[in-house]
Amino acid sequence: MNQEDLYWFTFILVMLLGFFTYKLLTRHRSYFRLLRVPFEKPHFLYGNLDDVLSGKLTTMEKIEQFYRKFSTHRLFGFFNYMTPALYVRDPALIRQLLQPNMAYFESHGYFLDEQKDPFLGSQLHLVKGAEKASKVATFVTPIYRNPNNLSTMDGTAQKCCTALIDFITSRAELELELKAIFLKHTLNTFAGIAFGKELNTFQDDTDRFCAVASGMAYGTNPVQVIKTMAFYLVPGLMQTAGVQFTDRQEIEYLVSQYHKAASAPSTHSMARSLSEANEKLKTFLQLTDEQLTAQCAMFFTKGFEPTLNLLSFAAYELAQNPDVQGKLYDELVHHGLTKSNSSVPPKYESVRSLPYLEAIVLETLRKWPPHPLLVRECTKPFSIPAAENGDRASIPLRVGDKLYISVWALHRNGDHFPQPEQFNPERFMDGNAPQSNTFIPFGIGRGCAGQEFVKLLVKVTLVALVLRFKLQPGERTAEPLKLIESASSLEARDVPLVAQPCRFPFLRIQVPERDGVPGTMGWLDLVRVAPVRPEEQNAIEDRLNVGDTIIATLRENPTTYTDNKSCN
Ligand code: HEM
Repeated sequence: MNQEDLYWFTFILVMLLGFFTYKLLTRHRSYFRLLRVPFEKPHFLYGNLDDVLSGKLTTMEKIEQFYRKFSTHRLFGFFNYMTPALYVRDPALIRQLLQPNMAYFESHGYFLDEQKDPFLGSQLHLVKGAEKASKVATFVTPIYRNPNNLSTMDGTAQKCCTALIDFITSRAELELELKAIFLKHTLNTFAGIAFGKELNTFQDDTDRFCAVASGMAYGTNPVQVIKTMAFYLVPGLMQTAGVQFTDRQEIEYLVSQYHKAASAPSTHSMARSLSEANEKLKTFLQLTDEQLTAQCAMFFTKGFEPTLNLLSFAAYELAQNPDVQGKLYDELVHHGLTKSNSSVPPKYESVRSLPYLEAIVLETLRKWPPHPLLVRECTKPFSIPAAENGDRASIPLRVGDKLYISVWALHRNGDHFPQPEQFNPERFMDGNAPQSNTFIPFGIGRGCAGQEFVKLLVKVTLVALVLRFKLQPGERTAEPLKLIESASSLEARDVPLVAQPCRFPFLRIQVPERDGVPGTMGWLDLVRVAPVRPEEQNAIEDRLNVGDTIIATLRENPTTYTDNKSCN
């Protein structure tokens, strides 16, 4: 071959390679056109992610923009690079697809399954096959949601809250990284609730359980990271070689923890409840000890991150909204929770039905849904009828096709939630309920198995905090909150806050009428006066005189204001 031939050969080879690469990249380009779903023409490299790659928007915000752009359609198409994603935007269609037709979409489309990991793969959210999934769900979900089981976990929640309060008290007045603190608190509580394990990671985090549980929650163990890559790249080879995702020794360790908890007569735990319920089943329906252990480990693999994030978001909003914090305190006063010894955190029973507290948790879940995206994989061929998809023709879905629902976009839609940026628990008060299927923080269909436990932990923790501290933004607190971008979870980058210790965190005060200026009601937090309307703050502070009466709603006896920076 002479030089000229070599030149042409190389030229043709490069052209062919370029052509086939282009064809490969754009092979899904007609996907939505063929389905007759509205979409925006994608760039052949980055699809519809232009604003995301240029840093203008996060992926969630970009999808939210598409939810608005296609506001007259029930579905739309989005190109994540060149991978097509079919988004369902109409709440009625979401319900239609995920409730009556759930059997066609029973997979959450997770990467892990029983073949890659028989241990984790037997967990409720990962188990494949409608029959198997329904068997596990029928067994596990009622146990997880049973109010009696929740009450028996009170002792654990109280102990863990005491450890949390003690830790914060020892560091009070400093700006604290609350997310990191909540991480330890969630680990302590879930270890106790799931495995009956008494941990206080504020004092000692060297217990083997901490490393195993954190590895499960975050998958950051380097061996797991390598295995994940290998499973993506060469799944067949990994299966032939019999490689499992979770380390065998870790499984055996967790099973031993399960046995301990299940046979401990005096400690209540999920392990014990599962074991007792399993013994009552007919033999052929019973789960193995390894499968039962996996259901307990679910607290870490499925529930840890969203719970930690929900706690962090709630604390952030309380700090940013002193009026909300004050109202919560008033509710605790009203229900007599401030009378008891505040060094003992409340029992779940006493806080579970407080309407304003419930509204705060729901509003946090609305504004910051820890699971911002629902994914459902089609497991049997299904056709979305024309009448339901609102377009001209039905949309045929094949096995493996995925449906996406942006919980974030639904919760931030001004038509469903006016002024969606505002943190306003009143949306959920006095019988105000969101339009159906527009508020889905725990999913739709079977929904989240752990939602009652999450509420237990979050409510008890928030009350324990507000009874002892005034949460305030610190110098490093970001406004607006900085988020970590991830497809599957919504996470604050950090949540630095000041937990101001206060014997009287919120005193309702009454400034008397003076010189023709009408009296005002407000809250005094010992550091500054936070009245009902922020613009009145200085006015009230200036007008407080020694001897003015503070109507201390948490104490029966009125307290006297002695100077303008402290009270007795
Ligand atoms: C704030 C905390 C939590 C949030 C926001 C949350 C949210 C969700 C959502 C949105 C789903 C549905 C996913 C889908 O349909 O694709 C789900 C499912 C599930 N969650 Fe949670 N979750 C939380 C905590 C927990 C905890 C603590 C557990 C502990 C066991 C848990 C266990 C599960 C399970 C097992 C499923 C699958 C249910 C099924 O397929 O039947 N979650 N969760």
